[in-house]
Amino acid sequence: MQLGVIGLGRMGQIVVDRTVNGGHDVVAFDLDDDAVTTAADAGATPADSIADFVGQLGADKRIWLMVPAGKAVDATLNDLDPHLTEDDVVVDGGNSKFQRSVDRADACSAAYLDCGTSGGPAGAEVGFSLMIGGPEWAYEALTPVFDAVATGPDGHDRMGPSGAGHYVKMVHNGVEYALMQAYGEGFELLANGRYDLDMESIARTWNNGAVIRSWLLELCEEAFVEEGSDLGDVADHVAGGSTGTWTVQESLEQEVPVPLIYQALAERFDSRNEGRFSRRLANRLRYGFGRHHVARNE
Ligand SMILES: NC(=O)C1=CN([C@@H]2O[C@H](COP(=O)(O)OP(=O)(O)OC[C@H]3O[C@@H](n4cnc5c(N)ncnc54)[C@H](O)[C@@H]3O)[C@@H](O)[C@H]2O)C=CC1
Ligand SMILES: O=C(CO)[C@H](O)[C@H](O)COP(=O)(O)O
Repeated sequence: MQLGVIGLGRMGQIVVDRTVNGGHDVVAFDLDDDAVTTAADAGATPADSIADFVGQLGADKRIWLMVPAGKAVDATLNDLDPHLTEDDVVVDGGNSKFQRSVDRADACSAAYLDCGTSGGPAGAEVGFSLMIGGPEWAYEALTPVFDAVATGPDGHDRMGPSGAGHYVKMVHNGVEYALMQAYGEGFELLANGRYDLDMESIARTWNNGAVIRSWLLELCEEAFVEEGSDLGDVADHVAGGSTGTWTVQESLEQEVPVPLIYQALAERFDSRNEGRFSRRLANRLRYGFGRHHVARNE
């Protein structure tokens, strides 16, 4: 079948590669000409504008968006919409907020699939895990492409109606934050505890048969191999956070406690703060009630 892909960055190029390798025809567009050239080198037909892109797609257009979540999705849909009919299908494979996907599905002239994509650029060779929401017929129409982009037929499924795909991916990311935090805390205690331990050796040993083995733990091992057991000059600063924030917001709305995910998110925010006001105030308050020594900045 034929697929149009818009957004040819870290993830979009993998969608292109795997779809081409699956024996399908791909038309590729990105605002960045170099990204289009890379896709063309991988076997896609390049497009130099949205008009050129839609012109190269046949009837019953199948389009995969892999642009950054937010404004880029709306801008692309705005440009595409005049060219779309109800027989066409648009997939948003990015990390869009699920409520926005429901709104976009309502507004879009084509059938709209919200597709949570997991696996990241490092998972390109095995394929992604795809969590899809939207009309059943559209999911079935795209199944040959999902088979190619995912690890295979078991690597994708329709989660439910519009929004359900990005909802499941949002929660997936919350779990990702908590798992990262759990590994981080365990290694921190091991690194600063009572024995002189080798983090790389522990990660390798755990990855071979331990209950807590996982891909994230393999990535811990890789990090210790590449950075050293003390993580060298890797900074104490964690970026990102939007999908984890949405997960916590949703848990509050649904009154479902997610303390581990919340704590992981809070630690991430904390990593961006130097000299936390709350800690400075606690330091000063101990003087207030107990005349304890106030530690002061040099
Ligand atoms: N990198 C990752 O590990 C994962 C990323 N995602 C999601 O996938 C989406 C894409 O992520 P990446 O590939 O990492 O981003 P990226 O920044 O590597 O690539 C984005 C591409 O979109 C292009 N672009 C931006 N606006 C455009 C527009 N209006 N029209 C056409 N092209 C446009 C950019 O030129 C760039 O080539 C995001 O929503 C991200 O959250 C999902 C799972 C994993
Ligand atoms: O979806 C992903 C992995 O599953 C992306 O890598 C995402 O960017 C991770 O979230 P954050 O940037 O908040 O760490």
